[in-house]
Amino acid sequence: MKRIGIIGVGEIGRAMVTGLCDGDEASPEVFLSPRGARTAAELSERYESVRVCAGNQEVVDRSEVVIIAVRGQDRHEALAGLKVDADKTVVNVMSGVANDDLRHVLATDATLVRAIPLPSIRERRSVTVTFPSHPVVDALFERLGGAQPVADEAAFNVFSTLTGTLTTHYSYLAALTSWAVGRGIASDDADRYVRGLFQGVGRALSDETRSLHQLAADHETPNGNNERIRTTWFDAANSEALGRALDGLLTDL
Ligand SMILES: NC(=O)C1=CN([C@@H]2O[C@H](COP(=O)(O)OP(=O)(O)OC[C@H]3O[C@@H](n4cnc5c(N)ncnc54)[C@H](OP(=O)(O)O)[C@@H]3O)[C@@H](O)[C@H]2O)C=CC1
Repeated sequence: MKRIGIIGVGEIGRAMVTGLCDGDEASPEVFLSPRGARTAAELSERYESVRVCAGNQEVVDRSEVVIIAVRGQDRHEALAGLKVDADKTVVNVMSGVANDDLRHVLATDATLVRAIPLPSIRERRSVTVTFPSHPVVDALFERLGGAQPVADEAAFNVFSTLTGTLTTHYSYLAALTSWAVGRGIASDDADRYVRGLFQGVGRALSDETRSLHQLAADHETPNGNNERIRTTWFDAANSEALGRALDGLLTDL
């Protein structure tokens, strides 16, 4: 495992460090930027192989693979003026920031790889989309739950758009709970029941022998309650509205 640097130690930086360093296997050496000081200090106390650097240049200098995990709008302040030698590999996890843009900011010939890590990499449970495919970066994400390299940046943006649907899913579950509460059910009971229902869905999803359409069909009785809600609520108009929202996000990425 290479020496790994992380510039931007927030939510996703913390998830990466946890995923890399928790567990019994040997951890890589990890070098953190000083900003996000509390999180960086906490991680360096928890893991022997993690150190906080004096500045972002030191992170680059000590690492073979450098992960850029600041918010997109902070990239100029965090990165402009850094010297990144051509033999480094830079992993760009900033949503909506293309590799051409990052190359311009960093003014480097180093290899740049985009990636979409999700918070569940902390438990090594989510697949990370990467572009372009790179053996070292793909191996890094394999360790964190899996790597899914894609052929071009257009495909990368399609996957990036899909990740934008996560909080809608949680809000949908919250809306179901609120509906039940509005019909006189105690909030705790509604919450517990909805969570249980959809944890079952999560478990069913791990059965990859059945397509998503097949899973839907298998859970539906002809003319039954599920079919009724699917066809009266998730109708053609609703489905088209979802497609338009996804297209709109894809266009703006
Ligand atoms: N959260 C997610 O699920 C995902 C996030 N991403 C991408 O990852 C990136 C980070 O997201 P997230 O972790 O949620 O954001 P956070 O706001 O949690 O973390 C960003 C971190 O960057 C630090 N930072 C700001 N300026 C600098 C600087 N000049 N030098 C070094 N560090 C700096 C901040 O420090 P301070 O607290 O001191 O301001 C903060 O700790 C974003 O670009 C986002 O698009 C990608 C996939 C998923």
